[in-house]
Amino acid sequence: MDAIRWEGNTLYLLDQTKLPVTEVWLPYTDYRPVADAIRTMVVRGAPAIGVAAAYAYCLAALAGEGLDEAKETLAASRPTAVNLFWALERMERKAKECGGAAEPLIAEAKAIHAEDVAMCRAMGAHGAAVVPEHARILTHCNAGALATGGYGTALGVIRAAHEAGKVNMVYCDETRPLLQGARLTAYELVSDHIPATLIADNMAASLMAKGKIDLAVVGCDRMAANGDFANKIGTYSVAVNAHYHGIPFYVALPCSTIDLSLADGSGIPIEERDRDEVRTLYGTRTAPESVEVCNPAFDVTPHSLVTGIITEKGVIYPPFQENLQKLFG
Ligand SMILES: CSC[C@@H](O)[C@@H](O)C(=O)COP(=O)(O)O
Repeated sequence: MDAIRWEGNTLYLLDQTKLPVTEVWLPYTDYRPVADAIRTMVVRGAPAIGVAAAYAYCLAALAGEGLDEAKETLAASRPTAVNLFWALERMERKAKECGGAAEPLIAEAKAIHAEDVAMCRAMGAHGAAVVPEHARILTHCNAGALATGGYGTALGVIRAAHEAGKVNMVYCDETRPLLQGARLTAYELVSDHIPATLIADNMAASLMAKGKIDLAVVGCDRMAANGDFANKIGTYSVAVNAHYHGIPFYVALPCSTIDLSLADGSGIPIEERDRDEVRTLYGTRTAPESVEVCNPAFDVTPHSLVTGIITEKGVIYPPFQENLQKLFG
């Protein structure tokens, strides 16, 4: 399964706002609508928006447009996932090296895309080793093939563990307000014939208390140098609940999601989204129009709640600050 394709100098994005009801691929030949697609979550998930932005940068080069302006427009689309900025900076370095020629830039974007899939596969192999036999695994949001170049981070670990015959059941939180768990994770799991049970977010603690969850694994949008990390709103609740019930809690991410410039999670910018995402469900109003709404798209989980960090280079255990530094040599 994939969500991003580059064919004949055109970027195609699988419209994730329409899944799982319809599979629509949208074509892009201009970088500006790609910035909108990232903002409106046609494409979403930290590594996937990095890959999409890299290809969008190529569209600007192909059209002979200003690359600085393209970078700025794309970077302003979403603030939390560091992969977006990481990918754009890598493209800018390449542009300086090749004088902004389109072909080497396209090759660079393709490399970012291919490396992301390879990193997910490596993460999957490392992560599967920490999954016990007959595991019942909880995940939150969508950190799957749709959220990456392909295969997935947290869902990559689950896929690899399933391939190793270790997965008894995957519980996926529906993930309000935009239901990435229900719409996307459940869709990926069902498509891959991985045993899946969808739950509303507020059911997770109760399942843990009943002894029905052996391990939780989630994705990440940005990790600070001490291991604190931002991920989809509700991740922090999963971590607190897992800690209370003595359940191992893992976060899976490529090194491109680690931001060593931030000492801890307090510096991670948290995106505040449209209030109607909470006041409505699929366009139907579910709350008074005038009610105040708080809609942060991400929360920060402190590293003290994390059992291990699964990366493409291996699984890291505490002390995270020290071991993350070692990862970067
Ligand atoms: C491999 S994706 C990791 C994260 O980006 C994912 O868990 C997440 O929080 C996605 O949020 P979204 O708002 O859907 O882009």
